Amino acid sequence: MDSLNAAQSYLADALDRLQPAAESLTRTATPSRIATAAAVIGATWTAHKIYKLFVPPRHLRKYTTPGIWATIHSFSKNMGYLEQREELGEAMVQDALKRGLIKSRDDPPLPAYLIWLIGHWVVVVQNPEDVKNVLTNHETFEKVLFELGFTDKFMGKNLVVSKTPEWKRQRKVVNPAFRRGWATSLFGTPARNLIKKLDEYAATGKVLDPPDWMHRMALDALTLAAFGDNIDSINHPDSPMVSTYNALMAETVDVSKLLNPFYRWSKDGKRMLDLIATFDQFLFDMIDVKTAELAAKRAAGLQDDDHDSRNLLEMMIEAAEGTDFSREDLRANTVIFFVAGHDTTANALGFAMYLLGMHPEIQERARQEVISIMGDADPSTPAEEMRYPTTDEERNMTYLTCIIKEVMRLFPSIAVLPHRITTAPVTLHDGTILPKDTRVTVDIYSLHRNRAVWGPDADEFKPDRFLDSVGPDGQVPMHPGASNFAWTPFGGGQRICLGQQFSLVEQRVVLSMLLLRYKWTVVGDEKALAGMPATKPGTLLHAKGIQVRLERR
Ligand code: HEM
Repeated sequence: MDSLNAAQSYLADALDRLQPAAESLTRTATPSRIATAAAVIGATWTAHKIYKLFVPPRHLRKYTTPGIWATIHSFSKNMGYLEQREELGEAMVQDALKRGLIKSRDDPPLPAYLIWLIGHWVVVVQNPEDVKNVLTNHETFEKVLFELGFTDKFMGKNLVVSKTPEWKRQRKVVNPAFRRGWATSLFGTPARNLIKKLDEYAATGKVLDPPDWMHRMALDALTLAAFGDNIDSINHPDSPMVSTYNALMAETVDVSKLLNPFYRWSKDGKRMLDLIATFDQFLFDMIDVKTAELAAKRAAGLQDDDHDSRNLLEMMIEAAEGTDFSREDLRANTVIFFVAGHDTTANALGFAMYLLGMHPEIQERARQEVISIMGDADPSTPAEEMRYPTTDEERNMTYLTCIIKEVMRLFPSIAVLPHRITTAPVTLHDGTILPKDTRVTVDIYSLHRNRAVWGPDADEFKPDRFLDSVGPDGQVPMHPGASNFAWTPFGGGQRICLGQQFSLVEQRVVLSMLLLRYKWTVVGDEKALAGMPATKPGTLLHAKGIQVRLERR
């Protein structure tokens, strides 16, 4: 903060001194004076730009911030996500203490903070009132895309990043594909493949890293639901499509590389372009095959009677017919199914296994609920014949749903939402007026652990905290309004996650099958045993290094 203040007053001084000189030079113009005036004006303009780049606007200086250098430092190290948050969080506590914004580190969290991201100052809100405001006024808090590296080329103009008019156009086509139930077979089949692999761990006592296996399983479930084809990454983790996708994602989240201003022309940039081209080829091939299949089915008069089993891509192609939705629009939204549709759920499932492994009593209570609904599993059943729950059964797993809700409270897969920009002045809960064109985002992770909202046990895993809200039909309310926007892992308002139901069914199916088959405990590593697992870099919360030991029941 000291260096920030020094830079700020130095630049303000420079500007004050350059301004009169520029004015006097332009009054008595000769060619050489004009050149000098141009140079002075150029220098003033550059200084002003640098000033705006590095110094927060006056009206935002009341907020605590980790500062530019701490932020750049943490990004350049490509740290794990939670580790980075810890470092920046500590810098903010120090700043807030020094500036008297808080009296002690035990004070309730401030309503918002300020972060510098690649040349932009972003207000990050972390209290339910402002979160509700941001999420429910999506046209005032318009989406804005960070164009880093080739992320825009990889993602394209998809539903998640589009601004309102484009979003409305896209949502019309994508919506019908999601307005449906989800057959539990879409998740039960990949879960059986997963269990077949996990049986080997249980038989040998070898430790398991849950998130990695959950990623494979969720990718298979996603491809089955989205394209009607199980990519089988459980058995073929190195297939060309899976490795291309994984390499693309690793490159997309490596901010330390993306900070390089010459990235687009670097070897890494060229590699990224090659990966995008290869992946696009897979997607375009799939889109063309599905389009042809749909036409053939229609020609043969064949109708899919099981609506809940139809694949997303086919339904999207159908809804796009007769509209201006292009092949590229289909590609961009297929990419988002991949990114939004499997990493998120996989991370949630990875953390669920972790937290249940750390809390055997809660694990057992969940198991008893599953047994009471599905009946117990015969231990001699081969994995490929294991029964998965029916839709009615998974819907009635109330306690398991409370567990899922609590896991996503403590470890929301998307910890900080994609950024917004204000399209008109807005007033925050603390009375601060944000002018038009202010960047804003929501820190879901901090919101979910806010002690002022959740109480002193905010950091503890207590699924029972949601039991009071269960309806007479046994359903656990999962919309943000049920908690006054204190629980929003799926976002909220009109741009709420389209795949929420998909993900919840998947989580209940997979967890119930695991509970019937195994008991498990966390045996490492140290960070995980201490309650805060290490994480991978990137904005999605992906735990790493957790060691779980499974035992067949
Ligand atoms: C645990 C699982 C998931 C979590 C935590 C999650 C989280 C989110 C969040 C927070 C948003 C809102 C982003 C914003 O407001 O800027 C969102 C949007 C979206 N999600 Fe999910 N998601 C999950 C699973 C899925 C799945 C399985 C799919 C698809 C198969 C999906 C597809 C989408 C789409 C298409 C949007 C954009 C909605 C729009 O802007 O109209 N998500 N998700």
